[in-house]
Amino acid sequence: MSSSLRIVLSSDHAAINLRRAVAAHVTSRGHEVLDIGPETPESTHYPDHGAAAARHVTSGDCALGIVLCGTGQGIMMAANKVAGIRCGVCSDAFSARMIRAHNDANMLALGARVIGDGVALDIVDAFLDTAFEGGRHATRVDMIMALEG
Ligand SMILES: O=C(CO)[C@H](O)[C@H](O)COP(=O)(O)O
Repeated sequence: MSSSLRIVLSSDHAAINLRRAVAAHVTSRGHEVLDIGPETPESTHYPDHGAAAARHVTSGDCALGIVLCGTGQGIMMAANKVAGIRCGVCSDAFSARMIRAHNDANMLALGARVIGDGVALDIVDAFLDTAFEGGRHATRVDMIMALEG
């Protein structure tokens, strides 16, 4: 994916600084960022933020989403509860390429207490620069989505 995309970002309190770094990076790459916060560091609840970002993707308002919390795990779980979302947590660029190429992930989750900013931005680049390969992988992605009932 190299054309300009509209990408929704959200986080909980644990990942506000990394979310801002990701927003600046994604914008610098020519994409449009919809950053839905939160803006202040008070303790908050990642399920709300993961679901809100996911709904911007499933509505078609945004092509992709990036969500962040302390580990990335909780906000990934919340995003994946929204029908139509395929969100993976990545702590390395290879996994970020693979969730796009093989799993057609439409959201990426990052853990601000797990990885540093430099690794996170490499992961974001891998996610944004990789296209779904289709073929045998499309069969399997269809099987995942069929599990939603
Ligand atoms: O990583 C997370 C969820 O997976 C959260 O960011 C984490 O649980 C928040 O913890 P605390 O309220 O202690 O800051």
